[in-house]
Amino acid sequence: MALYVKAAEILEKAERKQGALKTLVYDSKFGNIKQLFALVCETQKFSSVLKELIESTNLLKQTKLSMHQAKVLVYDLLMGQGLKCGGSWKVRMMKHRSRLQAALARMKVKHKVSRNEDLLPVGVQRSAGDRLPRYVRVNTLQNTVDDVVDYFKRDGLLYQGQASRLEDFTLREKEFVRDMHLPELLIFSPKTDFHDHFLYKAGHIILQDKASCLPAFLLNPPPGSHVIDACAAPGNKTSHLAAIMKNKGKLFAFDLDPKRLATMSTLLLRAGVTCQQLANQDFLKVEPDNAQYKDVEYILLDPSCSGSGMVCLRDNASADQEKDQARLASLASFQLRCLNHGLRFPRLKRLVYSTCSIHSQENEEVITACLQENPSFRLVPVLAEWPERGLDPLTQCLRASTTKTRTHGFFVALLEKRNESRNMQQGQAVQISVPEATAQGPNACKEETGTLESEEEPVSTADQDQVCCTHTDSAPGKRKRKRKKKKKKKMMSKEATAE
Ligand SMILES: C[S@@+](CC[C@H](N)C(=O)[O-])C[C@H]1O[C@@H](n2cnc3c(N)ncnc32)[C@H](O)[C@@H]1O
Repeated sequence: MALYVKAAEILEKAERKQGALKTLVYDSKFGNIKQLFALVCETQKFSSVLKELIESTNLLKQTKLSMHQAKVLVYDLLMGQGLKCGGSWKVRMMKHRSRLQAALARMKVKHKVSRNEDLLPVGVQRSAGDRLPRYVRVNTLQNTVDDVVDYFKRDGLLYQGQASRLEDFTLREKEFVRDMHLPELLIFSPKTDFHDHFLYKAGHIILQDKASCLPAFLLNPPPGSHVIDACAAPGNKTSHLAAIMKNKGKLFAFDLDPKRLATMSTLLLRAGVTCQQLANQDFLKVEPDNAQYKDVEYILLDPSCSGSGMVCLRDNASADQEKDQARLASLASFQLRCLNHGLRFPRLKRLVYSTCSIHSQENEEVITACLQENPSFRLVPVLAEWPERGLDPLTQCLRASTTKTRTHGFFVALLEKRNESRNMQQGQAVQISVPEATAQGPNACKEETGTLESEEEPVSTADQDQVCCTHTDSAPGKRKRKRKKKKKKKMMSKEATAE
């Protein structure tokens, strides 16, 4: 029964967006993590089908179970390997087994399908998550990539060299490759599971989706620097930052949730991280002017989000669209507050922002609003060869997805403080172009500023966008436009004379 109690608890927490399924499972400290994870993921995947079955048989009223408890039990009873519990729950469920089986059969007839899988909403069928490669980040604080590759080879796995294109990620069982973007990342076939592997238990490898490795990789703080990980638990990105910093410097990591922070502390210990300073603290209340943070130049901000990019959670969209929109708006407002707060640290050079959400409200819209409020920061164009970009015009940002990058859905933006000389040049150029651009939309703005700026240094589209919205009526801009008009008039009259 413990398995079902835990699974139901986790599904409820995931629905309340208290964490990603995987994290919640690992935080649960349940004895058989693998069994729990499989049950939770499959139940989640069939969530809408199970709900329909439970409602059509009036199961909750008759068994006094909660919806989540009923879902995990019905899943195992009808679609899994049979109930793995005894006691009162088994008795209650067995009483309703034939009615549930009949309801499932009726459902299949109605949809004209024969397999359970075919009842799933389009897009969830044979979950994309099941087909995603397994990513393994080598923890360079404990080992080298070459030694880990050798270890796996001795274990009987087949090394195929470095991948050069996405198709190389299609691997047969036992095959593995090295990633073409992230040098410490190894890629295995979807069925591989290293949770019980010695290298994982010893902290030499971290099981981390490729997209989730991007933020620390792009922030790239040098050894010796002072860095903040603002919303850090359970700490995968923190340990990645520490590895990049070679454990040299200071890594301040904050999280609001004491339980997640405790798990993080254990994981960091296992990963050999020593440069961290953990605090169970609201990042929004961390004082940027505090002397402790006077040398902070890098911030990684990976705040709570809807988790809509996590393949496991995809079929979790509620029927109440209004409620979903309100939740997204509230998350976006929190994310923007965190971003604005991060940019207040006096010596900040770079901040990387990421979410595992596919919603533009939590991604491009948050970044756009932030740049409007913080004109001294700009977006840095990153990884030119990355196949999926932020939505137009924020193409400097990266997106990730099951189809284009073979990862969970993800978003990353890198912000950088403009330096004073750049500021001047960009400020001048930008002001000329703004009014026309505002009238014609962001693309017009892009073209106009692009021409002007190309003489100096390429300007990011976000810079242009931000300027469109913030400096529409600047006086110098008006003066320059007048001068331009005058010049044009003069030229026209010259041409007229020549004719
Ligand atoms: C997406 S998770 C972070 C995952 C983490 N960066 C990693 O890679 O392992 C978001 C985290 O933000 C924490 N959080 C939410 N609000 C916060 C706040 N105001 N200050 C600090 N942490 C917060 C949550 O407890 C949660 O652990």
